[in-house]
Amino acid sequence: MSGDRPRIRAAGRTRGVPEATVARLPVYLRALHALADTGCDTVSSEELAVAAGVNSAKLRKDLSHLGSYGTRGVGYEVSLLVDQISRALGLTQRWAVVLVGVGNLGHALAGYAGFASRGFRIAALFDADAERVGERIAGLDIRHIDDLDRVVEEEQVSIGVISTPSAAAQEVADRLVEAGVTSILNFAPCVLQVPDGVDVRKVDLALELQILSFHEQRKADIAKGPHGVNGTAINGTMKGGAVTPLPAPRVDDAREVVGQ
Ligand SMILES: NC(=O)c1ccc[n+]([C@@H]2O[C@H](COP(=O)([O-])OP(=O)(O)OC[C@H]3O[C@@H](n4cnc5c(N)ncnc54)[C@H](O)[C@@H]3O)[C@@H](O)[C@H]2O)c1
Repeated sequence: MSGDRPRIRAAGRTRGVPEATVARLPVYLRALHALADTGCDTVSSEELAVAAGVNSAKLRKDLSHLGSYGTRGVGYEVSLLVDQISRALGLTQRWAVVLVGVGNLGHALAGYAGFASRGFRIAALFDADAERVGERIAGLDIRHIDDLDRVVEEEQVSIGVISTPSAAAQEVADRLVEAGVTSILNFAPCVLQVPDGVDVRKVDLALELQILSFHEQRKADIAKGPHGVNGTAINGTMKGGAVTPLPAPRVDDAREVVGQ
């Protein structure tokens, strides 16, 4: 089924919007919702950039991809920008999602109210363990994975969430794709192989912690001074007596929408 999907993507861009911009749009949307909640009608690019934690030039460039330029001296109309970003993200329709693997993490995800409030409906929960089948969570009965094909078709599901152990994740991904799912959110710490036309996003909390560990190490090194405790350069190269720091990876640059 996925092979029939029209190709809309060229190197790092989806419908003309760079993937990095796509990854920031939900952040702008969240910031805009928070501003709207405080009664704010218009916002400058600088204010929105601060609220979203990006620089304002990048924000203006991102929004220009949606045809949104704001008004000089006024900024952006909050409700209009919410509409534009929601449309760009496809959030004007409610997407049906299936979750596979209802163990510790799956239970927490199944009960998370934040999916519904952001436009996603959990259509069904699946597990391979017969003992879990029939258990009710957040108004849904856990079903056996063998029902996946039927439910995906009946409920027109296009997004699948995998919260199984790594060893089962590829097999589950294959079954999701076979059933017709074309986007996968993978919580298992492994790389999935999927055909063209299927998008995979990976969530890995341990990986995020490792990036923070990198920054912690750097802060500790800087606190020790340029020559370290032994008088040798640490975590960088010596240049005329000063340390040239190695560039730190940015968390938001490390995430890729396609190909994980
Ligand atoms: N992304 C993160 O930040 C994060 C955080 C915690 C855990 N995890 C990962 O999430 C996954 C789940 O962790 P957990 O602690 O909930 O594990 P768990 O063992 O409690 O639950 C896994 C569930 O998957 C089911 N399952 C196994 N094979 C299956 C298959 N082929 N089809 C359908 N269901 C199947 C099991 O029956 C079980 O109910 C693991 O891969 C873990 O590493 C990720």
